[in-house]
Amino acid sequence: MTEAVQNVSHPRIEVENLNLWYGEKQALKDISMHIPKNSVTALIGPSGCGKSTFIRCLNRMNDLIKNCRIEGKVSIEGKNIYGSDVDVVDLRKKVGMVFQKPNPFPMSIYDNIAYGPRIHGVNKKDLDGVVEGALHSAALWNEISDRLKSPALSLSGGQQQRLCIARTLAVKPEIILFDEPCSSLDPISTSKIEDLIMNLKKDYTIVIVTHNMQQAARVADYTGFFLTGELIEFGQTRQIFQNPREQGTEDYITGRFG
Ligand SMILES: Nc1ncnc2c1ncn2[C@@H]1O[C@H](COP(=O)(O)OP(=O)(O)OP(=O)(O)O)[C@@H](O)[C@H]1O
Repeated sequence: MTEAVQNVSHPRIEVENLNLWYGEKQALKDISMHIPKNSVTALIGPSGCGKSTFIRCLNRMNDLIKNCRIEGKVSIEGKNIYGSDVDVVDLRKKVGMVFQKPNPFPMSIYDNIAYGPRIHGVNKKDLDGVVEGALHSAALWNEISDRLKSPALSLSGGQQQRLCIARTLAVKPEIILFDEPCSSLDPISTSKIEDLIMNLKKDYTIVIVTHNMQQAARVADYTGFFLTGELIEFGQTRQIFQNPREQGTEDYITGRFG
């Protein structure tokens, strides 16, 4: 699997020979991938192939799982995030994550966004601007600017997911990981999130796990295809969908399995 490394000239994230075990079970097998900056990279593959496990390696979310063992290297801007001197709180500030189900905190819209910046010491007088900026970037400001003190849980599912994106943006990450961000949303909300993701890539490096191949084809510049813990193929999205090199990729994208 060398083309994942060769295809990318300005990687933001470099994954080298990554292996991961849950207890005795190996869930990721010798993955190497260079993820380019200011682009969207989609990870696709059948259920259980290791997409979520892989994306969680990029901000050390798997550290929280008992019996999980990782070997190999993940570097961001040349620094191994598994090094003993890495502050995981700083890492997760730099590498934000948006989950499958919108998970706003049970507090106001404003406080959801202000939560992270407050923890990271943003001045009270600057908070209004940070909250407004994040809501603009997440394409939510126009819909909710008149009810910032309302409970976040009163928003629709699609609005809640954009709120979670705004919450992630408010702490000024460099990389955003999306783990199936649209799987609980209707087509209109999905389309808004996809537009947003494509718009955000000018400022951020984005990695998205998706079950939806049309979504990968629509939003991603690069796509990686996983199967049973292996990265079978990685390349420009157009090449993966129109001219896959591996039979396994072709079988999957033409719906022969998965
Ligand atoms: N916390 C865990 N403990 C033990 N095994 C796990 C854990 N999380 C995932 N696995 C196993 O690791 C493998 C990869 O799972 P993972 O969730 O990464 O796949 P996925 O491709 O994201 O699947 P899906 O598309 O269904 O979400 C699966 O066999 C799964 O059962």
